[in-house]
Amino acid sequence: MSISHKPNLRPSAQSLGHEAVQLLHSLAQFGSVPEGGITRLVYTPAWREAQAWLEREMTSRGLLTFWDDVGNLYGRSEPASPGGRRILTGSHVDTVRQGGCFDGAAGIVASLIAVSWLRATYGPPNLPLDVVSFAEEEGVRFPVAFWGSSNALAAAEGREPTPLPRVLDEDGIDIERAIRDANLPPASRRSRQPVGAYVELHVEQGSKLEEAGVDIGVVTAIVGQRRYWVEVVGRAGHAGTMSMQARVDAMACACSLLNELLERAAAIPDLTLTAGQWHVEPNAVNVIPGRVTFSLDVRHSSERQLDLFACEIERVCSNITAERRASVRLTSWMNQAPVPMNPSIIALISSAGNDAGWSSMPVLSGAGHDAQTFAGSVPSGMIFVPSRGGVSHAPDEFTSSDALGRGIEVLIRVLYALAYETYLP
Ligand SMILES: NC(=O)NC(NC(N)=O)C(=O)[O-]
Ligand SMILES: [Zn+2]
Ligand SMILES: [Zn+2]
Repeated sequence: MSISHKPNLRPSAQSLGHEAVQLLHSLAQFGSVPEGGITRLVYTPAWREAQAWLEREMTSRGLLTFWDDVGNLYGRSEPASPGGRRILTGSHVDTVRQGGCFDGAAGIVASLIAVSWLRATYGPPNLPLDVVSFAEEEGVRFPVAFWGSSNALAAAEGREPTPLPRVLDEDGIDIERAIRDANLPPASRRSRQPVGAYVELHVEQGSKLEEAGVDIGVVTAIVGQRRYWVEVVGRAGHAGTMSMQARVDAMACACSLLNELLERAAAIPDLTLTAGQWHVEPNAVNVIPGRVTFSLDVRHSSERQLDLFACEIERVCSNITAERRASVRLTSWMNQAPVPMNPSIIALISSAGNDAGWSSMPVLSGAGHDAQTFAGSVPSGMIFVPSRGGVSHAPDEFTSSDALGRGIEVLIRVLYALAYETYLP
C-alpha cells in the first residue's frame, strides 16, 4: 500500500522526544507516591488533577476540549468545515498501583504532540482529529477494565453509557459515588459523533523490540484476557492449638490450587497466568486463615485456548478444595476476546515507519489496550515503542526520549494520512 501524499515538512524525532519527556515529567507529578512510582487510580484526586492538567495543555495548544459522561477527556483539532467521522488518537492516564510514568501516559503525550504539530504545520485537518484521554483502562481500582474506552465507543455509536456496575473499591466506595466525587464537567454532544479510525501509541511493556534492536512495533493483534476472583473458604482457628490434620486452612488450600494451575499454565505455550491480588481473613499472625480471596489473570491469543483453560480452572478449584474440605467460589469478571488490528491501519503504520526511515516489525500485544475495545467496530491500530528491559507496571519502567520521538513521528504520519488525506480504511 502506498500513501500518495506525505507530510513534506519533516518533524524532528529528537525534538518530539524532548517535548514528550518534558510533558511526561509534568504529568508524573500527579499521583507520584513516596514508596516509588505512580498511583493514579480512576476518579481519585490525582487522576482528576491529571485530567485537568491535560485539559489546560490541550487548550493552550489551540485544541477544543470536551468531556463525556464517564470522564473521558477530548481535545479536538477542528476541521475548517465541520462534520465527517472523527479520527481518534490517545490512551489512558490511570495507572496501576506504583506503576511507571510511561504506560498510558506516553500515548497521551504522543497524541497531544502529534495533533498539535500537525495543526501548527498544516492548519486544520479535513476530519475532526481528537486526542482522547480515556478515564480508565487498568481495571485496578474497580473490577471493571476498559471502562473509559467502552463508554467512548458506546457514545460514538449513539448508545447510552454502560449502566453503572455495582462495584466497590478497596475502601468500600462504589463507582457511582467515585464519579460524583470527581466532579466531572458536563458531557458534550461532540463525544457522540461517529469515529472513523483509532490509533494509539503505547510503550511495548515487553522486550521483543529491544532484543531485536527495532524502533517501532506494528501491533498485529492483542491477546484475549480473562480475570477471575477465587474465594476459598476454610475454617479460622488457633495457630497453636489446632493440629495440622484437623485444620481447614484456606491459605494452604489456595496455595495448592494455585500451584497446580501455575504448573498447568506453564505447560501451554504462550499462556500467561498471574495471581497478583490477595485478601486474607482475618490476616493475623496467630490465626489460621479462614478465607482467602485472590485474583487470576489469564491471557492467550487463542480464544479456544482460553476456553480450555477456563475449564481447567473450574476443575482444579473444585477438586483441590474438595480434597481439603474447603469450599470455593469462582467469579469471572472480565472476558476480552483476542482481537486483530485493522489490516489497512497495520499497513499504514508500517509504511509510515519506512517513510520515516525507522525500523519496524510486527508484534503481538500481551498487554490489554483501549484499542481492543474499538477494534471490533472501528478500524484501529497501535504503534509500540521499546521499553527498557521490557519492564512495565513498575516504577522503573523506561523508554528513551529518542524512542518516543520516533514513535511520535510515525504517529504524525499516520494521522496525516487519516485526518488530512482522509484515507479511511
Ligand atoms: N497496557 C496495559 O498495561 N494494560 C493493562 N490493563 C488492561 N486492562 O488490560 C494490562 O493488564 O495489560
Ligand atoms: Zn498498564
Ligand atoms: Zn496502558
